[in-house]
Amino acid sequence: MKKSYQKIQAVRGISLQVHEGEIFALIGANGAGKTTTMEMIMGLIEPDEGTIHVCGVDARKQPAELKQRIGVALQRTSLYDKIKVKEALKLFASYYERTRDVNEIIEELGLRPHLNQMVKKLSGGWQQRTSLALALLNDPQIIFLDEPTTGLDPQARFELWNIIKRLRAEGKTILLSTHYMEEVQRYCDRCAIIREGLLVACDTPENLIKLLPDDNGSMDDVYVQIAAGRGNGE
Ligand SMILES: Nc1ncnc2c1ncn2[C@@H]1O[C@H](COP(=O)(O)OP(=O)(O)OP(=O)(O)O)[C@@H](O)[C@H]1O
Repeated sequence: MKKSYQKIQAVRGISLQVHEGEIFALIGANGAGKTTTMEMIMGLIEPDEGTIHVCGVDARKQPAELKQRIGVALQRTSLYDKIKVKEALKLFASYYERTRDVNEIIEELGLRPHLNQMVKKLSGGWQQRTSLALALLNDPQIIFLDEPTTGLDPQARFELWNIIKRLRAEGKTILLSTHYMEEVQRYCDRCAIIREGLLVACDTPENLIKLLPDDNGSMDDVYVQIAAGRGNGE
């Protein structure tokens, strides 16, 4: 797929396949094209070229059908600034034809003690859990998370990853973007490295690390060598 904004070629050519039931990460520098790629897959923006199929649905031709099947937790926004957790759940549930039992989601994410709190006043970790709860309302097959752990403390990150792993164990597919390479290495099944709008590598963290000349490499080294384009005299 391809997408340009006026003169900026945000996505110059990315072709990828995400498997059912995996945690798949999009990584790359700021401005590499991760969000644009996710937004095209989610049917939020129209690609200039290319075809996108999500869970058997053509994202370009059936955006309404797609919306019913995917869950989206975007970066913390001011969208629900003046709303309580329980109100946000009710509002978002009204967007869907069919929803899961909301109480079940509340229990799963431990949100019960926070239902009467304003979303804005919650800590970052609880705001992210609220976003995730909203993303789960329509019982989606695939869940999109844009930098889910950015700005969270280590405990909140750990807990959020436990929830994400649990979703995978339930058979959900997770597509996320992140700048935290240790999280990719520890938790993600595969990742796509995007550089300047192009897909430069796509594999398991383990296989990407094996490409490094150094035996004790990590995903941080992969990032520096491949995503940031350093280490090759560039
Ligand atoms: N709505 C828009 N209008 C104009 N240019 C845009 C728009 N959205 C993104 N861009 C540009 O497209 C390029 C890719 O942006 P994108 O947000 O997809 O990158 P990213 O990899 O998600 O970055 P980050 O890690 O900072 O979130 C950037 O040069 C950005 O400035």
